[in-house]
Amino acid sequence: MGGTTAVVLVGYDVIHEALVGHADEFAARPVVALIQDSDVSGGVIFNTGDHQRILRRFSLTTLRDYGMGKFTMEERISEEVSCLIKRITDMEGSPFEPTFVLSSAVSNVICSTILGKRFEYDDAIFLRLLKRVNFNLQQTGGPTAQLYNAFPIFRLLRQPYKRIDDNVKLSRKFYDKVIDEHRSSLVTTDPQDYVDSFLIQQAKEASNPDSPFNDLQLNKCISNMFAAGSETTATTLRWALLLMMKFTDVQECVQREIDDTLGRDRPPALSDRHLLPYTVAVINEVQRFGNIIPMNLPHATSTDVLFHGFFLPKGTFIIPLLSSVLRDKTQWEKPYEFYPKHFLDNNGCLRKRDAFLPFSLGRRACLGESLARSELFLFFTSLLQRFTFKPAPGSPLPDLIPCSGFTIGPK
Ligand code: HEM
Repeated sequence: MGGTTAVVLVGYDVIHEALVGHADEFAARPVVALIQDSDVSGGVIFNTGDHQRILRRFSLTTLRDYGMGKFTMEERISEEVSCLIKRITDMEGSPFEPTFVLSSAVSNVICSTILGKRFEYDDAIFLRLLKRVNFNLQQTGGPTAQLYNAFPIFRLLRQPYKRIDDNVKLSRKFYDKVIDEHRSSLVTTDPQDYVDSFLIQQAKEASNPDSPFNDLQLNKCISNMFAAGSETTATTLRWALLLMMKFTDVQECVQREIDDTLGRDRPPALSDRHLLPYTVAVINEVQRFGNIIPMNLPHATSTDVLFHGFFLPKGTFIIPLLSSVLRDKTQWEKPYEFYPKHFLDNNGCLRKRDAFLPFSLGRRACLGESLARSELFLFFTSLLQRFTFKPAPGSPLPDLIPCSGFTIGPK
């Protein structure tokens, strides 16, 4: 990696101090940086400096304009929850593989905000997009990609990586078509979604050669939001269903709490969160235990830094291991077990835990945290209000060993 040093940050205290900018003392271990050599840089996620700041601010403000953190987003999620419930009801209790049903439902929430439309769950184009994201997230974090990143000589064996690149290109083509369609139907006084708002900003900055508001960045922003906004939340929901099948007593307690407070017919609302402390504790514990982004996203020092007595030159890769925080022995009573009581006090009230950082923290923390938390609550609670999840008859209970990948989900 061209002389670049990478530092792995481990443990709640160290990562907290590094990401919020306070240094004290820490243990760092130099490693080889594992960086995917793919055409994804740019947008909000794989970007740095002024352009990143501008695009992040724009994306956050625009998502809020279209309802993130507001009632309109809640309505949007609830509509999608109804579609998902109908879909599962129609299966009449027969076994099904939940990966792409859940991805489609979750993804529709971000698609309606970004692209102004939702897709049917069996729409072939939509499913192909989701499958590409899913494949790439698994492969880029898998053992072969890590070997490739650590030893770039393996670049000569193109085959395993070709499909990743092809997927990126095919998705990019689709987003280009979406951008063209938006451009031709745009009414500048009445933007309908994120893409419209981006195009309006692009027109305003047309005379600025340094503006990040161009078609390429828009394409990458759409791709970032689509991937970050679909796979993460859907994978967490898959963990939730698997854990409910495994820990039937927990599933029963959640259902009892919902029955006692909302009953079977009233759809859950975000304002019900305080009425359902056990259910919220279970969702938090699913996120902690599921640990879906164990290596976070790579960061880098933007200047020379003296951190806990270690000199980290500008440009040093920093890999803050969220895994080490979510399973820190000094922070959690049972770090390796699924134990919803981590989030409850002795009176059964919800307990805030500082080391609960599935969305990371600091200036580059997850941009969609409030959306993701709303989705997790509304999807999970609504599903358990209506259904009980069990292994398919005659099948062994799936185990809890995760598959490898950039985001890790149940096998
Ligand atoms: C359970 C669901 C989710 C989890 C666990 C999650 C977690 C994360 C994590 C760990 C990061 C990296 C933070 C860092 O670099 O320190 C991140 C970044 C990001 N997330 Fe999420 N995320 C979730 C859902 C979403 C959703 C629904 C969106 C939709 C808008 C989203 C958009 C983003 C974006 C755009 C970034 C990059 C932010 C930046 O680099 O400035 N995420 N997320």
